[in-house]
Amino acid sequence: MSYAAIHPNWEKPRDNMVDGYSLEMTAKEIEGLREAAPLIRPKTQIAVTFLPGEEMEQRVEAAVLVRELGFEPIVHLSARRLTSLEELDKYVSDISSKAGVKRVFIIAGDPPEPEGPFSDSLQIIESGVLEKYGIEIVGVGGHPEGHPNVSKSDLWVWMEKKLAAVRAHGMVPLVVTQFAFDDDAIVEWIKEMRGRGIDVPVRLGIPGPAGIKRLLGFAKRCGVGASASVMKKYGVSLTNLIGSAGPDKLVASLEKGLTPELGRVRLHLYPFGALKASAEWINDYEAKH
Ligand SMILES: NC(=O)C1=CN([C@@H]2O[C@H](COP(=O)(O)OP(=O)(O)OC[C@H]3O[C@@H](n4cnc5c(N)ncnc54)[C@H](O)[C@@H]3O)[C@@H](O)[C@H]2O)C=CC1
Ligand SMILES: Nc1nc(=O)c2c([nH]1)NC[C@@H]1CN(c3ccc(C(=O)N[C@@H](CCC(=O)O)C(=O)O)cc3)CN21
Repeated sequence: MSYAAIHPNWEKPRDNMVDGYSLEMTAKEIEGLREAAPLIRPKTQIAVTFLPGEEMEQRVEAAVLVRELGFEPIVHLSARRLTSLEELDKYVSDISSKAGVKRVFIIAGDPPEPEGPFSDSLQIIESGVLEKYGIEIVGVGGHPEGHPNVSKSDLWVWMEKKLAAVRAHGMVPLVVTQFAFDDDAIVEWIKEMRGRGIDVPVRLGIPGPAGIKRLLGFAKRCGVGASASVMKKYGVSLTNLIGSAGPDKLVASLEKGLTPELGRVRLHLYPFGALKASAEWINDYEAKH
């Protein structure tokens, strides 16, 4: 398989942990992206979320801006938040024609009851809409810490089904993981994935630098583990929530743990609304390595 289809840098082993990184923005972060853009490497892949409170037009505009600024859009599709097949079709048509989108990331989404006909990511892959508008690369979610509603063994079965469906529809799959603070959980999960013979490239989700209260708030909201012991490894003491924290220790540990036999693994930063801080963190890291 061609890694270059996923990212030009991915044909070769990574130079350092931020080689070929990706970022994400909410559909409302138009100004934030403009401000951060000079700090972001050209052609960087930037994901556009599919969150409640965003309008479809805003999401399309965000993807157009990503393209106009010289980056590569990855558009999120949240199965449970899509209200109809027509809405899916129009959205993929719009992002393809207006922003030249070739990459999407499919996620079920948090609503306990679907808002339309789709309750899981597989149904989006199998809808036929993605290839109809020329989508080439499809990311699916990975869960290094498991998922509150799905058993670990079922999650692997779902992953295999989604990757097979992406291929069956003529597109190239990769896995993008939920953010996590726990280096050991991440490395163990990649080992298990490779042990199961799943060799697709992985983008590991890690938090960008952010205020500690904000990080803990997102962890709670997204069901991500942030126990005192895990946060201590990350570099945060739960007895002092003032200030901010970056992923320095986590990334240093991952660099050691993610040995070449674990295959292609790169980072995806979740900036949690602070794109500029994430871009600066990347540039600092790069300067030091
Ligand atoms: N970047 C993001 O926004 C991320 C979000 N998540 C969350 O992970 C969850 C699973 O997503 P996928 O791996 O795409 O699942 P999936 O589409 O592969 O579905 C796997 C199974 O989980 C069930 N399921 C999925 N979401 C559910 C929910 N909210 N409540 C009850 N059952 C649910 C599905 O019905 C299916 O049986 C979603 O709730 C999603 O929002 C996870 C990672 C990153
Ligand atoms: N289970 C789960 N659900 C999610 O919604 C979710 C995850 N996991 N994993 C990480 C991503 C990242 N997510 C987010 C959500 C909101 C902002 C955010 O910046 N919100 C603004 C206001 C809203 C906006 O700009 O659209 C904020 O200031 O909080 C960023 C990332 C949601 N995500």
